Amino acid sequence: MDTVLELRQVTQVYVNDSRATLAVEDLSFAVKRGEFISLVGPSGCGKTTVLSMLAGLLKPTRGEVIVGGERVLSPSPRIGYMLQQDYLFPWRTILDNVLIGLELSGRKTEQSIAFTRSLLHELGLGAFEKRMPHELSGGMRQRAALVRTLAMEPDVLLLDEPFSALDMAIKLQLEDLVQATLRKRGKTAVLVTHDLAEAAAMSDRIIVLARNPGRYFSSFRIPEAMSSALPTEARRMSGFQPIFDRIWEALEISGGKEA
Ligand SMILES: Nc1ncnc2c1ncn2[C@@H]1O[C@H](COP(=O)(O)OP(=O)(O)OP(=O)(O)O)[C@@H](O)[C@H]1O
Repeated sequence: MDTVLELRQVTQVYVNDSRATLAVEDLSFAVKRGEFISLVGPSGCGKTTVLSMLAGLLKPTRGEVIVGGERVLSPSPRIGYMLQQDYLFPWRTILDNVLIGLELSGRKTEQSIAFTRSLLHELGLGAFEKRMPHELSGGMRQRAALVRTLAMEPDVLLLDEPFSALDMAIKLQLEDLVQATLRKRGKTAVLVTHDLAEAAAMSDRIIVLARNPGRYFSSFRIPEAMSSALPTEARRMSGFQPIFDRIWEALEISGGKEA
């Protein structure tokens, strides 16, 4: 597997009103094509900052962010971003919402519309394309947000707490659906989550960050039997709890039990 995404000695300093905050210091890691990684760590360790740099929304103060062999200097269609909130436009139908990225980037063609509609079907929203967002449940809206992201055919998906606003049952279903959809397409994914069990169930590898300033602390590879299973299946495996305990312990040492 080749490396598709890399942070090279990245430092991020925020400066507001002459006050500087060292958010991330000298952070390096690489992610291989098709790999699913999670970033976990105590609040304020820089997880969202790292995603913003990967998305090209924030330029590192020092160091480089590389995606697909190129330096990330601005947002790019090869990098998709899915957030806790779905940001669907209330005045647009679901189909018009999921086509918006293609529309804005001038890539809306018969072919891309057909592809997007096939994604809606695959994610169980085929019958809802003419509905308005308020007619859908929270889980369905998040599925629509995933379709909107995948419609752009990104190589890398950045997932910032995409399930945290959902009920437990919907969250578990969506974890399975998202992971299976990304795996099937060989997508590379970086998930930020406060839910350690979610990280352990969904990922191939987990990177633990420490805070003050945000920096690399440790990483864990999830055994293949677990990472290749659906997250709900992985959660039931006998090896799951020991892995969870090891990551939990790392978090305690890294500066806060709060993930
Ligand atoms: N725009 C900003 N201006 C100044 N400081 C910021 C800004 N955004 C984040 N920070 C600071 O940078 C550090 C990292 O923040 P960040 O939001 O990336 O952490 P996080 O791990 O995602 O936190 P959480 O888990 O609470 O969402 C924190 O100290 C935070 O206060």
